[in-house]
Formats: sequence, structure tokens, C-alpha cells
Amino acid sequence: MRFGGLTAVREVDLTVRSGEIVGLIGPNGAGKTTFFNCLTGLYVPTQGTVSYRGTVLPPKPHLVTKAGIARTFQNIRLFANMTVLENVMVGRHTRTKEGLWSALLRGPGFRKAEQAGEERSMELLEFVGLAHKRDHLARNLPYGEQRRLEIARALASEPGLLLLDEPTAGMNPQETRTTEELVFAIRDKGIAVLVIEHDMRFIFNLCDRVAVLVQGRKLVEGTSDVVQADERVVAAYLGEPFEGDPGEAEAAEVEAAEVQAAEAGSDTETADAESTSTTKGEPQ
Ligand SMILES: Nc1ncnc2c1ncn2[C@@H]1O[C@H](COP(=O)(O)OP(=O)(O)OP(=O)(O)O)[C@@H](O)[C@H]1O
Repeated sequence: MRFGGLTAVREVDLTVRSGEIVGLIGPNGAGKTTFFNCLTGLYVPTQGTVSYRGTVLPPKPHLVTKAGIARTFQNIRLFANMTVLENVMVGRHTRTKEGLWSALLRGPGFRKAEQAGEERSMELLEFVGLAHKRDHLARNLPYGEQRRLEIARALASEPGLLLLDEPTAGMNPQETRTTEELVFAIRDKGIAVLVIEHDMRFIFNLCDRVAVLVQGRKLVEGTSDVVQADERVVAAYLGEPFEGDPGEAEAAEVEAAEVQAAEAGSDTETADAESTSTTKGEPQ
């Protein structure tokens, strides 16, 4: 994904299995949100395609949701003047015959679908701990609850893969703990979870694996221990220049190859120069 001369995301390929939580971290501007935007059809990659479960996704958000990927955003995007329950029910529009407009305009078709969807929506509100607030307007919920409502709305599309963009941003420690428990519970339902977060304690507690994005490329992927011990990750966070080749927890091999390449006077970047920015998630 290029913006003018800047390549914001290049060749990022991730596997998130069902029932697994994978973290996506990286310094500011590393390309994390752009990666989510490419996956969910908000951005059309300038080169390459986005595949999910082996199928190329059309870059249209509603078709991506239909294909089984749901997301939340860095900044809360609820329907502020709708009730808590209505917000979740709108999230079900890709799973009902009624379209989004019918849901928003509350036509007769929507009322039928409403009955059918209400039970499931209430289950989801129960799941995120907001059933008792079903008739409150979304805008009147405290911040932490608004974020939980967003997650319930994303779950309403019955995703196989859930993308969470900074779910604990702005939360107090208690709200962060509640969110952590909620993400574990989502994982336990067999949903694949990919989460962007700057709170490292949250990430390393939560995730089965962590991928580090630096300057749009995957630098390292591995368990929390592997990632925390990787000197290149520390260097990237300290703002030191990134010159390595992205690898998947094979730091030693990559480093050896870089040394060899440097000795041979070759440029390690050229190997990737003609690659496309293909991204792929495959929950299984
Ligand atoms: N629509 C856009 N137009 C131009 N440049 C963009 C656009 N969106 C993102 N960028 C640039 O792409 C790069 C990656 O940005 P992105 O927001 O994806 O990073 P990030 O890792 O999510 O950062 P943060 O952690 O600060 O949210 C940045 O240099 C950013 O300025």
C-alpha cells in the first residue's frame, strides 16, 4: 500500500488460527492501521491482493464482513443516537437478508429481522456484560462500555477473524483488565483474534504470538519471549534505522544472511523490490 512515495505496508502475511490471539505491534506510523484498512477494504492496495482463507477478498468493507472478518476502530465509531441493542442489531446486517439501509430506516422488513436478530444480539450483550444497558443510548455509556459495545457489534456479524485496533486506548487499568478477559473469552469461542495495541503489558499477557511491523514490513513474528528478546525490536522502538530483512522469529538466520550479504556488497532490500504487497490471514 503506497501513499505517494511512501510504502506504508509491504508483503505482510499473517496466519491467525481459530482460537488464537495474535498481536500486531510496531512504532507509530509502522503501518498497523493501514494493514487493517487494506484487510477490511477501506483501502485498495496499490499493488497485490488481500486473501483470506485462500480467497482473494474484494476491497469492499461489507463484502469483507460477509466473508468473515470484523473489526473495531482506533476511534469509537458507534451510532451514538441509537440504543445499545440497536447498535448490535445493525452489526448483524451482513447476516440477515435485510440490508443496512433497511436496518437504519427501520422499514417493515427490518422489524421482522429485528425479532429474529434480537435474541442473538441480547446474547452478545450478555457476553460483553451490557445486557442491562440494552435501552440506553450508545452516547450515554461510559467510555469503556462504548468500546465493549463496539466489540459486541463486530461479533454480531459472526466473524471467523476479529481485528481489534487499539482496544484499550484511553482505558484505565480496570477497564483494560476487563477488556483482556473479554478478548480471552472471544478466543475461547474459537474466533481468531488479531489485535493492534501500544500497551505492551496487555499484548504480552494476551497473545499467543506477536508480529512486529516496522516501516510497513513484518520484522519479527514469534511468542512474546522471542519478540521481547529480539534486539531489532528494541532498536525499532528506540527509533534506530531498520535495515534488516523481515523474518518470522528466525532472527539468527536473518542476521547471518545480512552479514553475508553485506560482506558480498549486495543490498538485502533488492530481494523484495519486485514483490507485491500481498496480505493474507487464514484462521483455521
Ligand atoms: N490515507 C493516508 N494518506 C497518506 N498517508 C497515510 C495515510 N494513511 C496512513 N498514511 C501513512 O502511512 C504510514 C503508516 O500509518 P499507519 O496509521 O498505518 O501507522 P500505525 O502503525 O497504525 O501508527 P499508529 O500506531 O500511530 O496508529 C504513516 O507514515 C502514515 O502517515
